[in-house]
Amino acid sequence: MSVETMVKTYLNYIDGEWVSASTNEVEPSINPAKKYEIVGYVQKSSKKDLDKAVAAAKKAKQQWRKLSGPARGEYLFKIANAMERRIDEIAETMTREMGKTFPEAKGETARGIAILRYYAGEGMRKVGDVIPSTDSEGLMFTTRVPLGVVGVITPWNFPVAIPIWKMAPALVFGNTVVFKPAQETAVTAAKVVECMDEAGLPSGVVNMVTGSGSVIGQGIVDHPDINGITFTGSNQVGKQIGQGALARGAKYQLEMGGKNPVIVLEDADLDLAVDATISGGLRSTGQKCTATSRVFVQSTVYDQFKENLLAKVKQIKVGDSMDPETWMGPLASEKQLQTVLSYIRKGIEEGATLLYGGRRLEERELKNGFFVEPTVFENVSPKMTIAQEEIFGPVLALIKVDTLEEALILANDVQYGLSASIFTKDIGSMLSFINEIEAGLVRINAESAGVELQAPFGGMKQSSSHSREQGQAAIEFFTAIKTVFVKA
Ligand SMILES: NC(=O)C1=CN([C@@H]2O[C@H](COP(=O)(O)OP(=O)(O)OC[C@H]3O[C@@H](n4cnc5c(N)ncnc54)[C@H](O)[C@@H]3O)[C@@H](O)[C@H]2O)C=CC1
Ligand SMILES: O=C(O)CCC(=O)C(=O)O
Repeated sequence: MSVETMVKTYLNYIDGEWVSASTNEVEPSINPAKKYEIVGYVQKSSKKDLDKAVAAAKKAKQQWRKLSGPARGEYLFKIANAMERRIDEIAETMTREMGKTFPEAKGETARGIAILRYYAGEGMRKVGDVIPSTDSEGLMFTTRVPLGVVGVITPWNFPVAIPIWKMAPALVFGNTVVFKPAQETAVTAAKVVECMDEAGLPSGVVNMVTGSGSVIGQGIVDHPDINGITFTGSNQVGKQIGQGALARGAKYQLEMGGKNPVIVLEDADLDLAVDATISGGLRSTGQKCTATSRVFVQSTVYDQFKENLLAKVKQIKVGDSMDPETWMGPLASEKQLQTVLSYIRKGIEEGATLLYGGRRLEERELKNGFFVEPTVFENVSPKMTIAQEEIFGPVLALIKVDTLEEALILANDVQYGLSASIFTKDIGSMLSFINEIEAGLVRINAESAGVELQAPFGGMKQSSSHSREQGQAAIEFFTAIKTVFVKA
């Protein structure tokens, strides 16, 4: 595996050129497992750089939209091939930049490649319907047109998959892109954009500008030449983006937080439920919007479930994510570490029982990173902060329930509605869960995380702007429908 010895500076990508920010300022992107290790320097751009990127995207959109869907799809195939050639390098960069384990990072990069190929194929599929007109001599049909320039604002937790599941459909449906990745993972983002450059994407079709959310992100929201904004991240920022976009009439799509429940009934396969709770709750150090956070267990099997869960959680090996022995890496940043530790403190202060974990890990080399123990609470009451707010860390709250009805009421008693799982063998319980649970992703005998790229993805309530990403659902955001009536 390659080891980079020189710290490289990564540039903005505007109109097909790699360029420095007009500020001449860069900032280091660091390894959260070893905070003294700089993965790369990234540009700290200004509004001026954003304006250039938007102008390039605006210019490029005329030619790009004129290409056929299959021709645009061909570019996506080429980008996928370029990424496949560099899969180890991109995955290693992701691991070093945000701390998910190397196998997870490689899996995510492979998923990015598969998403590109899926949307490349979408370039050949139908974009409209023929609808019978009341005029027997008329032809009525729908077709779709691109929005124009799309602003893509992404978080650090899936630094390859999320940008690609936004950019690939944007491109294949004829839009051009201004991409603002999270600054924490801007080196990984730059490598994805390098693949686009290698694939020969025409100048200006994708532009990347790195910098702060308040300058570049907000700049995208306010820019009159950006026609659509797609965002994944926190609820607070998502709401601001939605309001800003609405105010100037731009289309927007928001994917935000989750507080995802798992329900374990007394007839469940407990081994399966335990493994899925651990995988769903603690992989990627709990930093997924689909991560399991609350675990409702029927009282008759509660003690057994708890014992089995704790036995396995205690075996989790925490460490540097490039170490093949490591199961759980660091949190992605010092800020994320402080947030998670403050939620753990709040859980204790509000009276939950800390069953396991809860500490920052600082032994030997771990002190140089942002490591926490996998953490399990019990006696968590529904109104406690750790039962209501998204933690985005490796923290599970166990809650004892007597019946499925009670579990459903409590599971729904949060502002979010992204993903939810149940473990049971009873078809009636499964159907009640499918009908009653307030979640966009409903999972039976499967962990709460585990999104498939060909299916719609998104949440109910405060988890999203009620739109769906991925699969064929993506066309709804990235295009506008024209209803056409023709009479000769
Ligand atoms: N739903 C999800 O997948 C994610 C949820 N989160 C949640 O958000 C919390 C905070 O994480 P952050 O990285 O600070 O998320 P964030 O929402 O601040 O950042 C997400 C993206 O939005 C940009 N941004 C920030 N302020 C902006 C603004 N005013 N206008 C436009 N864009 C802006 C950021 O630069 C980044 O690219 C986490 O603890 C977690 O709870 C974070 C990342 C992903
Ligand atoms: O679980 C997944 O694969 C996707 C999760 C996600 O979209 C997120 O955490 O932002």
